[in-house]
Amino acid sequence: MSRTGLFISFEGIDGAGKSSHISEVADAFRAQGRCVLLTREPGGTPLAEKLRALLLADAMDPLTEALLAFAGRRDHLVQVIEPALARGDVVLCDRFTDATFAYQGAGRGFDCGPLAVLERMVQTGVAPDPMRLREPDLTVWFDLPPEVAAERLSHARLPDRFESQPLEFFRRVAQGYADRAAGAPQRFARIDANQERGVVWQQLQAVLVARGWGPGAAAAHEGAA
Ligand SMILES: Nc1ncnc2c1ncn2[C@@H]1O[C@H](COP(=O)(O)OP(=O)(O)O)[C@@H](O)[C@H]1O
Ligand SMILES: Cc1cn([C@H]2C[C@H](O)[C@@H](COP(=O)(O)OP(=O)(O)O)O2)c(=O)[nH]c1=O
Repeated sequence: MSRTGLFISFEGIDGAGKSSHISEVADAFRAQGRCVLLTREPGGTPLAEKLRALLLADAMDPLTEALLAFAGRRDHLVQVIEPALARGDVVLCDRFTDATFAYQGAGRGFDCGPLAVLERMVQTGVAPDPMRLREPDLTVWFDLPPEVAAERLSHARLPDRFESQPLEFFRRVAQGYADRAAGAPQRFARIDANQERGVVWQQLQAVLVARGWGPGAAAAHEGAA
């Protein structure tokens, strides 16, 4: 019997704790017998990883940032995400299009109108129904005050081009995520990331259970792909 693929993205400002928790979500699905694809944006294919390296290191204007992000996303969707969903896999993606609206839109101040046009161009024509906008079934949003994220990152790693932005940039990015969440309340699940790891994980588990993807949900995944 075939299974329905699931597409879950993880979002939040840098340092919010996404990377620390994605592997736990992967383990939870594997424990249900699901095949899990862990991937990320920018990146996820050889071509998109090259674009990621440019995006994180080279100075460029906000439109160029957005075009590189969407170019990589198209390749990622066509080469990796759609084939995995067609197989019935669970795709766990560290960031997706909400990051472009939050970082290039709210953070850099680029107009959201053209971003919405690019979103539609890039994310249609890939799913079995060519008119369908391919977007995550669920977006887990790690909501953390920018001051707390900055404090966490100060102990964590060397900052890239985005992570070295001032606090005010991350305040705008956080507001961008809040606006995206308000615009798609059924797709978004907000996690209070300003909690210790165990509590963050409990919240994540509760989100999966609420969607019918908690422990013991394997049978519920059976269905048409
Ligand atoms: N709940 C938490 N409490 C305290 N520190 C955390 C928590 N979650 C993650 N961290 C730490 O914060 C830093 C950033 O976490 P990370 O998962 O890399 O964030 P992101 O992937 O969202 O940028 C890492 O050093 C990580 O160990
Ligand atoms: C997907 C995406 C990411 N970004 C930025 C956000 C992050 O600062 C950066 C890389 O994301 P991320 O993979 O979360 O970096 P790290 O593993 O170092 O935490 O790219 C954009 O500006 N636009 C986008 O469309």
